[in-house]
Amino acid sequence: MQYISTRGLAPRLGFCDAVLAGLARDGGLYLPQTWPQIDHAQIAAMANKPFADVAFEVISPFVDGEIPADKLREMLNEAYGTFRHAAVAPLVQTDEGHFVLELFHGPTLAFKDVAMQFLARVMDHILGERDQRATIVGATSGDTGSAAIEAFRGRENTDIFILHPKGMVSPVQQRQMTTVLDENVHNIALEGNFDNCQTIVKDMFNNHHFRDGVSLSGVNSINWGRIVAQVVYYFTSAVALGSPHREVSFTVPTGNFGDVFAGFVAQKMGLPIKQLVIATNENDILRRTMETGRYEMDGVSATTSPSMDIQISSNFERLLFEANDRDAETTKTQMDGLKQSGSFALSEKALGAIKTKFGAGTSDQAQTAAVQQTVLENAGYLMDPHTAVAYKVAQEFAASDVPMITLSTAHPAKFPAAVKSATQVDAALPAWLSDLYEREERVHVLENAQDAVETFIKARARANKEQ
Ligand SMILES: Cc1ncc(COP(=O)(O)O)c(C=O)c1O
Ligand SMILES: N[C@@H](CCOP(=O)(O)O)C(=O)O
Repeated sequence: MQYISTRGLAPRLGFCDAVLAGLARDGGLYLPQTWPQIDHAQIAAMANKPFADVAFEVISPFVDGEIPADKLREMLNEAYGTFRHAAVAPLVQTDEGHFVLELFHGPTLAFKDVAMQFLARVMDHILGERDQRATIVGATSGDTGSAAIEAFRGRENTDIFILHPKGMVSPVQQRQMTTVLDENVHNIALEGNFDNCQTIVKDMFNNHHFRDGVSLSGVNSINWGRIVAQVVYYFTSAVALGSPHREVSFTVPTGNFGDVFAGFVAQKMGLPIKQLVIATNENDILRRTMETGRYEMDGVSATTSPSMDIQISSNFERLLFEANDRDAETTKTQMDGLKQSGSFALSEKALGAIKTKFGAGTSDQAQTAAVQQTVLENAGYLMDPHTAVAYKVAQEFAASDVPMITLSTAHPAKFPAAVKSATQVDAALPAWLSDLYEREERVHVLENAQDAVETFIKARARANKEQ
């Protein structure tokens, strides 16, 4: 299996090299050259299998033998052994035809653990085999950072630098990152918003001198290894509701588009998905794009679902490439337009192709709080605000003959203030995090400037060849 860049100017790579690369050298994102297929008999046979076994079946064709099968199985068993629920990602019914897929039973209480616990083991394995070190960078609006730090802490082959927007993550998210004091973990609070963090991360990848000097690698969903691991729960949940014998729909709280893109991949692989619904908060660039055919940046506002306060939605580039019939030149021109002027237009054909598979809707903060309250009253179910954004939009797309699965991306205790204000309930942290507020913090505040971040990293990265 070869991986190609959405911008067409980077070398084709195998799975391990694509995972270590993170972002392609032409600034594009890697995608498999062809979509592996899983037929209906294989999907039916997934019923009642442990999550790690389904993960092995879904991920193996993408790895394509580059990691020995027994090693891959071992990594998956270990990764999902860190989850506190036997099913890893259980489904809960909240209404007739409406189900919530709980993705927050991992060590940091958000869906990012599903991919990050796998990716850290894969990277460690590849680097160990090659006797190499890497410098990992990541941008976070709160959850990617905590999951990545937890998964990579103490690993000998990697140093990890996570940029979060200063003061714009929840206190729980912040402390889950800044109280990890392992030597290979470096927290940067950037004087800017999440998009600024992400732009600096991408620009560091595009500075090839710096990139090669510190052996840069990334763990945001620009990394194909993240997406592939997120495909798995689309299969497990659909199968639990009768797939492949009946279709299901999914509604996904969306920011960087990695999670919902993983659903698109599952569909491409043969999972019968009726519709994928993109749910946004007030930062609704994706819904507007679906309505107008123009991707148009419009400033970020802070909401009660801060992990989705994003305008530059990285993985939309992967969908665009697909909708452009994999025309890399057109995709690159559109992405260059976004960088230069903050917008680009989709062709009518591309927009039409996207609309056949995706729906989109928005929930504002008042609607989100109201849905948290009514679902608690009617179903006795407490949701975090990101899940509630999606739940509200899912209700608009409900169809009587197709089950709707709303992805629950975070535990309510990660966002206690928003949960309390909507429902009057104090969402308590689980026992293993109950002393979070007593732990010592370590964080470095840096200005919103690429050279300041590069200087900081060069001084600390053990893979720095200039030292
Ligand atoms: C809790 C939560 N929900 C939803 C999202 C949005 O997911 P994605 O960026 O994959 O679209 C994020 C951030 O990524 C998140 O942390
Ligand atoms: N909401 C995310 C933003 C980064 O997303 P990623 O999926 O590209 O890593 C976060 O929690 O940090």
